[in-house]
Amino acid sequence: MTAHLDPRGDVAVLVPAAGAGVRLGPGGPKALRLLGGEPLLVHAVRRVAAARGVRQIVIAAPPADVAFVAELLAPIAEVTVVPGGADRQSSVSAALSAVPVDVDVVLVHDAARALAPAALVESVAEAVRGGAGAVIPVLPVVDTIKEVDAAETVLGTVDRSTLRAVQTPQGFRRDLLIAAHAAAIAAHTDDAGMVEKLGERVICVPGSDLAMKITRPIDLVLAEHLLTHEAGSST
Ligand SMILES: Nc1ccn([C@@H]2O[C@H](COP(=O)(O)OP(=O)(O)OP(=O)(O)O)[C@@H](O)[C@H]2O)c(=O)n1
Ligand SMILES: C[C@](O)(CO)[C@H](O)COP(=O)(O)O
Repeated sequence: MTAHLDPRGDVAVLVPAAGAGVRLGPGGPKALRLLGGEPLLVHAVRRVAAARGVRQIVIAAPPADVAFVAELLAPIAEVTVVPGGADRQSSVSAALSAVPVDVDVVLVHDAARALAPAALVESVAEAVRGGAGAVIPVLPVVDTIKEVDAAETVLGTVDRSTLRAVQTPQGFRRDLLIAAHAAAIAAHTDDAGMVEKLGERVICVPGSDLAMKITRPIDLVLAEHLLTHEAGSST
């Protein structure tokens, strides 16, 4: 059944989904690879659409698959589909252009984090509404982290107590995200990184194990397992 978005909601969610999935291996664009019989993108959009306050969802799709993605998602939720770019940053920029001026809160959420729960979307949006200009969900780093040189010789051990692993959805005041993308010169691996360059504050909220990024083949195996047990988990 098609989910109805909230016409009075204040949130637009941009879903960059145009990546090739090189690290996952052959099999087509990653967002269209199957998890539990459905494309990753379908899982991601279904969860985003279930979150309170979401008025608009914009997908940055592989350019050759724009019509296919629109058809694929029509039964899931009302979405806008735009062609993505050569890297994540340009895909997010393309999706951002489709957001109307009266939307206050913009979230950016990887299709590759297909199982991120609606509750996480809501908590990030709520933190932006609460006055934070930029909000990222994070988890503690659980491995010991070493710095190495070009020859893979260890230079030292990093203090992990001040490190966080960063997830999506990342949330922003719309004007701040537009300014950050307009000012970005270098390539950034996430949107908060561009906001940091502006000297603006970025705050952290608790992330979710379910928001893991499906990057390598093992992640798909783990995600299949999480999907099976999802009903019993809310983290
Ligand atoms: N040109 C690109 C590259 C990435 N993405 C999206 O950004 C998210 C995070 O990127 P990542 O997990 O690195 O996906 P890929 O780029 O597909 O992976 P890889 O680097 O292994 O090719 C994904 O949802 C991906 O579809 C995008 O919209 N446009
Ligand atoms: C945005 C992101 O998911 C936050 O962890 C991550 O930076 C994307 O990185 P990738 O190298 O494009 O997978």
